[in-house]
Amino acid sequence: MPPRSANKVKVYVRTRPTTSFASDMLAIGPDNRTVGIHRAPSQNVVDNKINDWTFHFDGVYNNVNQEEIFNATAKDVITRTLDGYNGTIMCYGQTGAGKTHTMTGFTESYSNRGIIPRTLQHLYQEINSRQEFSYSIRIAYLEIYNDQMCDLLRTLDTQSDYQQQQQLSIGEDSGLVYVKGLSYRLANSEEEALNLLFEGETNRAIGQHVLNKQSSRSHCLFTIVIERRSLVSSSEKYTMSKLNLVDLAGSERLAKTNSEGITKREATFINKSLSFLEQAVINLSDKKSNSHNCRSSKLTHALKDSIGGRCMTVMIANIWPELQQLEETISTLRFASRMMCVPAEPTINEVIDPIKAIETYKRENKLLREELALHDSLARRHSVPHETLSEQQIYEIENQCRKFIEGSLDDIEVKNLRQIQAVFNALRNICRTTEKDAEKKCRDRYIPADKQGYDQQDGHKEDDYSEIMPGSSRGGMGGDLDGQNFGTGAKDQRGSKESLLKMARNKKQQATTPAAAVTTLKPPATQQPGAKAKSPPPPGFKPNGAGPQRGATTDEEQFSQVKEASDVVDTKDQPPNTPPGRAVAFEEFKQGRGSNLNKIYLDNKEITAVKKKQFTDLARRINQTKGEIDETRVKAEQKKNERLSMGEFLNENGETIIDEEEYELISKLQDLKGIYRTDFDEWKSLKSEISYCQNLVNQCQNRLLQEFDIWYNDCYSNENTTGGPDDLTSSNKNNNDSRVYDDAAERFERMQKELLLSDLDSMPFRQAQMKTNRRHVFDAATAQGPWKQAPSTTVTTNSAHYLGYDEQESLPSLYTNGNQQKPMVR
Ligand SMILES: Nc1ncnc2c1ncn2[C@@H]1O[C@H](COP(=O)(O)OP(=O)(O)OP(=O)(O)O)[C@@H](O)[C@H]1O
Repeated sequence: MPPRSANKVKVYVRTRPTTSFASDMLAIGPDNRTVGIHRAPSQNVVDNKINDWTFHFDGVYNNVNQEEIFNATAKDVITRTLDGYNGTIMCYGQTGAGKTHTMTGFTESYSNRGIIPRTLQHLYQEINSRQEFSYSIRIAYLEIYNDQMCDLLRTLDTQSDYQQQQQLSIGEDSGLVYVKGLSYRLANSEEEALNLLFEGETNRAIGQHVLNKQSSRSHCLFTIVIERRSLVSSSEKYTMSKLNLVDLAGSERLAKTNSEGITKREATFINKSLSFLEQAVINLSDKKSNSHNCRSSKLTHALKDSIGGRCMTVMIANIWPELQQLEETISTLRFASRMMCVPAEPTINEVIDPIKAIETYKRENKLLREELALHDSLARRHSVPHETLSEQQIYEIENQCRKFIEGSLDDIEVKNLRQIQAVFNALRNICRTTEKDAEKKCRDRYIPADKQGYDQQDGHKEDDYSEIMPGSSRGGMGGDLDGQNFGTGAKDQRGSKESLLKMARNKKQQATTPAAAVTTLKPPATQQPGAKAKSPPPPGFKPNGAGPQRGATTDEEQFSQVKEASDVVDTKDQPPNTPPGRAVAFEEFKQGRGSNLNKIYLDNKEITAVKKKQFTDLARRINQTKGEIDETRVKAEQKKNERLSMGEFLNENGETIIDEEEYELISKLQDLKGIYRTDFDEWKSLKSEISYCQNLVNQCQNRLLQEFDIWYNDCYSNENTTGGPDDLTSSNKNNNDSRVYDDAAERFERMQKELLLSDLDSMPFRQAQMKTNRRHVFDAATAQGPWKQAPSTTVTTNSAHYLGYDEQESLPSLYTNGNQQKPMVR
């Protein structure tokens, strides 16, 4: 027999005692590990089938009693499950081969009891002998019939009870398989455990009766869950193992049994689940195979973690060694030898008890703190805090770092590791912000400006809003932010922004020597004729022939870049560092940083305009209706007077009789009044909507201007020496303003995080909430204006909050230009 690897599933064969042992066809080797089969070839036809087999197993047991088979196959597995290993013992074979006999035995006869009762006995005996551990045993008994699961430890009185059982489902948690809804009953003694076994057997019998099911038509899994905790160590670790004792349904062939109806259906399910099991076993034994899909049937899914792998697995192949059963025997032995190839490397299942773990960590933490305090006092460092830094402390550290960088502070005081970390974080943040700001300033400074912008700049160096918003003053309305009046060509300027930035950087570097500066601004001497036509130099461009030549290698592209850069800096002979005029800068702002705000502003403005148009049309219609009412009323009055002049006509009821024409006039008058009232109501609601919309437009406008101020001063605050628009003081103020905005947002995030850390359970919810909020805000700002719907909708309110608008503010009057038609109202 070939050497047998220890790390494989153990497979044993047990024969059912029989008086007609087919000894001429089936032979058991003298080592009790081999089964040889010889099948007589067919007499009448050419038979190419294999007729001789030799199967090797871990043991072959012929005519052995229950105790021997238990000791040989199961005892060791059971002992080891008490150490924390998972174990499975399963019986496989054709109907009548002795699976149930092996697994359960006779419940009436003690000496003929099977593996399960013996297991329970051995288990509790072992537990009683292990004084250093406490064990808790839970038992479940599951039956799988026609691929439906049934809990055999539930009280089953009726068929409907039985059918309700089918609600069980299989779940997996960290690779461990469990049956949801299955009852795992506590058993504190062998007796209690046996009671559960018998209860399950009884329920199985009832189930069979209720569904008219025959014995052996179902798979049964008797599961013992063992929890072991040490009584001598206070470790937070404990073991949790699972022992599965499986009695599989008979593996007979459909054709042979001539099954019909329910029996056929049962046999189909059995064969299906067993062939899935076989497939699973093949996959498990094939090292190259990655497909271990065990969900094809309830049986394979329930046994997913119980065959090989980390689980000690024993299979007992029950055979019926009679001539008539030869085919089934061959089939059983084939399956059994496949099972021999399934690798099994059992490992202990250790679990960490979270409550105990927390207690341990708390104790450890306390000890460490005490030790730290001792070190502090030895090093004469008293009252050193070791707690997490508060928001205020972090803020102060940031301030200190800023002052340190500016030079107004010589030392940053740090007492512990957390503070050192905070200092580094603060320095990193400052560094990043400064880098961003510098890059931005540089980029903005060298944006090419059109001539008009610079012309305007010459005359307007003050904080002049009429320059960027003609016809408008701060907080006023009617100005045009759409870029119609100035900033033409801003888009083109942005197109070449990157190359300009590069050029500007180069220029700044080269500007350290005057000659280098001149070289950069000079067009190439070998300029191609076509180049000029392609990119004509701007009106303000002045070639400087006095400087050194750039050389013949300068190509057309370089010239174009130099030209554009010179456009920026040389227009109107301004020095290179002159900031652009506010009008040009405002255009840039609207395209860049303020684009979202500008978009919202434009959207709101557009909606307001639409509503105003509706309002005007409605007012016109109302006035028309009013005119018609007056006209009809006059006619009706005339008619009435005519009628009265002829004397009153009354009917038998004393009612006045009027002619048809007068009647129509009165009806028309009533209709017109109805239309008038409806339109007037609509007009009133439209009026308040417009008022609300206009308020938002104004606020957007103000906000845009404010943001632009901050941005402009931020970018050009250091340019006061070269004619910057504002002095340093106001710039700093605005810088601080923007920092206040940033800090508020950061503070809010920090507060949220602190809140989350104080309640870990709520973390996913709150984080999702924050993310959702952020997404809404982002969507509102980028995808569309804040309220493209009616202002009374939720969207409006949220978006208004996002922009920081105060909805309680008094609304400005809509009719300032006098163009609105006011309806005549009586
Ligand atoms: N080793 C054995 N010693 C004595 N009797 C046995 C032995 N094996 C099987 N039998 C008897 O054979 C009969 C069939 O056995 P059992 O019911 O255990 O077969 P099974 O494989 O479980 O069949 P099924 O798949 O139908 O449940 C029973 O009466 C049982 O007592």
